Formats: sequence, structure tokens, C-alpha cells
Amino acid sequence: TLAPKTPGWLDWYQDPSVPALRLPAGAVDAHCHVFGPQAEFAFAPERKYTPCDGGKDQLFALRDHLGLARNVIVQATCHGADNSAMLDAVRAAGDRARGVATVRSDISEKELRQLDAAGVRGVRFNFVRRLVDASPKDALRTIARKIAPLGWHSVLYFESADLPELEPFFAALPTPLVVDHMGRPDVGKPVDGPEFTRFLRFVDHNDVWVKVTCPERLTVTGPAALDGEQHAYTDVVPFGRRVVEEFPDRVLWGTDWPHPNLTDHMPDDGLLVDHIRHVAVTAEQRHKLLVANPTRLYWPGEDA
Ligand SMILES: O=C(O)/C=C(\C=C(/O)C(=O)O)C(=O)O
Repeated sequence: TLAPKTPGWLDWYQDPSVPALRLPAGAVDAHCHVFGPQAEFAFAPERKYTPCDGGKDQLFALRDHLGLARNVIVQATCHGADNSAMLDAVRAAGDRARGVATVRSDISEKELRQLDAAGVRGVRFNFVRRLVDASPKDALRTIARKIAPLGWHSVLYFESADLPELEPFFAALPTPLVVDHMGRPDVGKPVDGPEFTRFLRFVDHNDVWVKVTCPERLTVTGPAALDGEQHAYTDVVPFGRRVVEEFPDRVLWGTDWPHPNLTDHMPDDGLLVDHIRHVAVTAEQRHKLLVANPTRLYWPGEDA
């Protein structure tokens, strides 16, 4: 029997608009997931939510609809450390997808090489308490040490309030670091206030990559019209724009489709693409954000 969806959970947007923004050739959705379908890929018993299905066929249809060329498919907590749904999608996409996995500290070198051969290029460390139970730092250190020889990176998902406590641990990891959703800033606070300044300093000191993603998750005011356009998350724009301006060569973008854990509104993915115009305002910034940076990180050696 299939597990029912967490009550109150919104399904992903069924009829996304065609973006007004034409994406540059080779644009990468560098943060998205696949959920099941659970009839084929069961959700993990230890999960803290049960999503609707969101399989590879719908993910690739969205990629094509939005004008994207490639995906980086990130393991979501609803599948725990069972990466089979993600691997199935990455393999199905051929060279058009890479993966970021969740692994346990006892993973063998052989298993890691198999993941690498399948297109995995990083692991995810999740510190968001509503998503996972404690993440023992010793176990994560062991994982980071095991993946470093493969040239993989560590993707970090944390609440901004936890950065002070986590920063020394992050700084000591022996891999490149990639932060999800700008470190989840409190956008009710000033962009040049102490909290986001501390985050930007962390990024600068450790050459951290930053995903300029999830304005729909971070917004306090909700989608609003901006420059006559629907659905720009105006209160998040200054944060994304700041990161793009300060670290133009280490920013990434993604849809976060199928958008887990949203209950008050579900973004139209076409309008999420248009939101890019407010944070990467020049064609050069957009080429780096969408093409050059993700290609350098996930398809190194390719000209982009
Ligand atoms: O999709 C995201 O990146 C954000 C969320 C969930 C996960 O990342 C996950 O379950 O792996 C969230 O904030 O609920």
C-alpha cells in the first residue's frame, strides 16, 4: 500500500508557465529532486515527511519546458540513504544529469566508485532538524574524508541560526563546500545586517559555492508583483543579488522541483525562472550562474 502524502502538503505546480526569460544554452537546474514514484522507489521509513510522487519523467519534462539543458539531482531526505530513485534518474538522463547522494559513514570505497561511475559528484549533509535527526559530526567527517579522493564536494543544508556553531566543522571539511538556499537567511532582517554578513564572510573565507535558490521558501511577504511582473519574491531579491554580485563565479541556481514541504503556496516553476532576472541582472551573471559555474563543478573539463 502506498503511503499517504503528509497532510497539508502542496503538490508541485501542474501547469508551469513558459518563462519570459530565455535561458542560455547549456543552462543547468543545479538543485532538484525526484520523489519515487513510491510504487517503484519506496520512501525511507525514517523520513519526516511523505511527499507526492515526482518522478524522473516529470522532472525531465519540466527541464525541457523551462529551456534547461541539464539537471543536478539531489537526494532528498524522504529517501534517506537509499539513492536508487536518484540514481535511476541520473542514469536515464545520460550525460544530462549528475547526482548528489546521501551516504552512511560505513560506505565502502567500492560503493563510492560505483556511485561516481553512475554520475554522483557530491554528498549532502543535512542539519535542518525538521528534516533529519542529529547528524553526528564524526560520521560526516568520515564521509568527507572518503569522498575527497574522488574530487566530490559536500552540499550543506542548514538554518542560518546554526551557522556559528557549524562553521568550524564546515571550515575543516577536506572537500569543496556548496550551500543550499543561501544558508536560509532570515529575509526579515537587513541584507547588510550581522547575520547575512557573517554568512558572506564564511563563503568568502572558505571559497564556498552558494545556491541562489528557494526564494519561495525564504520569502516572508510572499510572491508579489515586481516591475509589473507577477510572482517575484521581492523580499528575497536583495539576498540573491548580493550573493551573485559578491561571488559571481561560485553561484548556482535550481528549481528545487518537486518543492518538498510547501504548505502555503506552490511556485510556478516558469515564474521561478523569471525571478532569476532580479538576482542575476546581466547576461554575463546569468551565463555564470546557469551555465559556466555548474558546468565547471559537475562537468569539469567542458568549455562553458
Ligand atoms: O528541497 C529542499 O532543498 C528543501 C527541503 C527539503 C529537502 O531538501 C529534503 O527533504 O531533502 C525543505 O526545506 O523542506
